[in-house]
Amino acid sequence: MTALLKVEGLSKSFGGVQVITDVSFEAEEGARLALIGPNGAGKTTLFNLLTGVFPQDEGTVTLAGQVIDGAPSRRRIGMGMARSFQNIRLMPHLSVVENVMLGQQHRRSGLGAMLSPLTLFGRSESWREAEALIADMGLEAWMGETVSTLPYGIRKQIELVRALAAKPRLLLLDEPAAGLNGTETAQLRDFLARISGTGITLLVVEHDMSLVRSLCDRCVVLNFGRKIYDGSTAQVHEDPLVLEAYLGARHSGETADVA
Ligand SMILES: Nc1ncnc2c1ncn2[C@@H]1O[C@H](COP(=O)(O)OP(=O)(O)OP(=O)(O)O)[C@@H](O)[C@H]1O
Repeated sequence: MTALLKVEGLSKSFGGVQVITDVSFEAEEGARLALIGPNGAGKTTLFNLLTGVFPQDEGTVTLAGQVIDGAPSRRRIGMGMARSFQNIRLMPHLSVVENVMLGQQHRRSGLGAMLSPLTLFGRSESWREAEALIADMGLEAWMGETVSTLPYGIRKQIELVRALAAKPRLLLLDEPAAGLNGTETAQLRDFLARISGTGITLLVVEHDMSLVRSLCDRCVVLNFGRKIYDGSTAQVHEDPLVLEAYLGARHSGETADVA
């Protein structure tokens, strides 16, 4: 197995405050890797560095053998990296198909023409491609609906389908279960497993440890911007440094519901 994502010695400070310090890890092609840690540990900042929202101070990120340092976010999407956000960022007044078509943006020119459902020769290629993807992911029942009318859990899945429309090799998920109830989280878990089954590598920031355990066999743990654990998700709750990070040094003999 080769590493699809290689993170080497990443560091970042904001106004003199060190937020990420010398973080390195790899994700193999097809992996389901979780990134966890207490509040403020630096998980979102690390995602922002990986996706080019802002530049790192030090270190290198390599995607599929290509160093992507300095590449703007939009170019990283073209290089195979897609991201979903904690808060749903769909266009509520557009249909499911139109939202998924927006995910093709970086591969197509002319947003207006792209969103037009018809050409002289029938349905546009963008439209047909979006419909096929929605059907492949088992969401055809919602195809023509306006996003604002859909249940929250379904909107979350549609957002992921929109990310898939970019044809990523690596999908970064920022707290995908946030705001979902137990049933919706179980459905999301199956949906993510389905995405993983297509060969896409998943990097997941998530506080819901039952979701992390059932989806990801490996996890990286951050605390105060440093990597303190990189290994089996099944054993993470036994690691003394992880226990200390979640419970404090005095309690490191106990077990914690990590994350
Ligand atoms: N743009 C910024 N400017 C200054 N400080 C920032 C900025 N972004 C993040 N930070 C700080 O970096 C630290 C890490 O924040 P970050 O949001 O990455 O943590 P997190 O692990 O994602 O937390 P949570 O689990 O609560 O979402 C925090 O102390 C935060 O205040």
